[in-house]
Parts: sequence; structure tokens; C-alpha cells
Amino acid sequence: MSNPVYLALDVPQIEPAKALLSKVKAHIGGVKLGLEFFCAHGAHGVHEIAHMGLPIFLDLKFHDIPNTVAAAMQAIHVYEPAIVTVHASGGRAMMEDAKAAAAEGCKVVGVTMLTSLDTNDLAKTGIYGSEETQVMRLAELAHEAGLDGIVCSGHEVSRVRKAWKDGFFVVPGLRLPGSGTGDQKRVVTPRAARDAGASVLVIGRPISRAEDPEAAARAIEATL
Ligand SMILES: O=c1ccn([C@@H]2O[C@H](COP(=O)(O)O)[C@@H](O)[C@H]2O)c(=O)[nH]1
Repeated sequence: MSNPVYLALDVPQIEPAKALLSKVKAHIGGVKLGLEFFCAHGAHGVHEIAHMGLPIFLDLKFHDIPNTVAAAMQAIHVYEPAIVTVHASGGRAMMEDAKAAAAEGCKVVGVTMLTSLDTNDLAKTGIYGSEETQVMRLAELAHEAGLDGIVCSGHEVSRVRKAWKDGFFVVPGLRLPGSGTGDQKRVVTPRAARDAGASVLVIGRPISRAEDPEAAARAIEATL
């Protein structure tokens, strides 16, 4: 089985990002490039990282009208990403058009409820009910729209897996016991997420901000 860990390369400078990736490359299965990286380094940055040979997860979390998202999806074919994200709350038509516009073989996953949110945060946006209810609702919509899977926390992934057996589930918000959670609110360990049915484990700061990133990546790999 291939290594499910994708390193969230949320690093503001390109050379330190490449140096970090070189150190941990042997202990991860792919690289996640998100808004911070893409806004800072654009196409050039993505190509630089892609040349390092690991699968690329382009986490741009598209959220717009169907026509705009479909055009954006076509524009990123050039990066040959293995995985891309859209917000499931963008609606069924947007997700259908996103999937239709994605490159062959590229997995399109719908972000359900960000792992930095809890029920109180949700209520402040006018959505009442449990985290699990919200994730299940959006997972069902993403499934109906033909997406490959969703992004959710390790708290919900086992329930989603039961309902969507062949889904592709991306889980961020991962921490080893005793480590700081930062802005993440729905956190589990990488091992717990994997055992609950995650397909991809997204890990950023526990590796990138560690004193010894290579040792941190190796230690996480050893728990899996
Ligand atoms: O719900 C979500 C969706 C995406 N993310 C992204 O994952 C990483 C997590 O980084 P850590 O440093 O391990 O907390 C980050 O790039 C987020 O943009 C998420 O955390 N939650």
C-alpha cells in the first residue's frame, strides 16, 4: 500500500519549500499545494515542486458559479494534479461541472466542513446541527454530483466511509498525541484517521514546523 501522507507545503519561500521537501520525500506519498503556496508562487512554483517527482494535490478549494469553476478546473490541467478540491457548499451543479471539466484520472474532492470549525462556528454561519450531520449532508451531495470523494475530519470519516464505500476521503487536522493543535478544532492522530477509513492524510505544521522535519515525518510514518 502506498504512503497516504501528503505534506501540506504551506511555506512562503520557494527554496526553503524545496529544501524541506527534499528532506522528507522518502517518508511521504505526495505534496499538497494550497492557497498560500499558489498565491505566492503561481505556475512557476507548482512546476518546480512537480519536478521533484511526487504526486501533486492542488488544494485551491474552488467556490464560485459552475461556469467559473469549470473554467478554472480546465486551466489547471497543465499542472497534472492527482487531486483537486472544490467547496461542496458550492452546490450540486457546480460540483457536476467541476468533475466534468477535470482532467482524466484527476480526483475531485469536495470540502465539507473545514477542520478549523466546530458546531459553534457553524451556528454562527446560520447552520445548526452537529458536525457529523453537516459533513454527511455535504458528502451525500458530493456523491450525487459524481465527485470522487470529500475532505472531512477524522471524526466523521468512518461514518462517511460506511455510507460511501468506494469514496476517496482526504483528512487534514492531524496531530500526534500531546502536540499543539493551532487553529485546528477537529483533530485526530494520523493512525486513527487511517484506521477510520481515510484515503489521504494531509499533514503540514507537525512536519514543516518541527525542529527536525525528516525525523517528524519518519515518526509519523512509523505510526501508520
Ligand atoms: O478542512 C480542511 C481543509 C484543508 N486543510 C488544509 O490542510 C492543511 C493542514 O495543515 P496543518 O498544518 O497540518 O494544520 C492546510 O494546508 C489546510 O489548508 C485543513 O486544514 N482543513
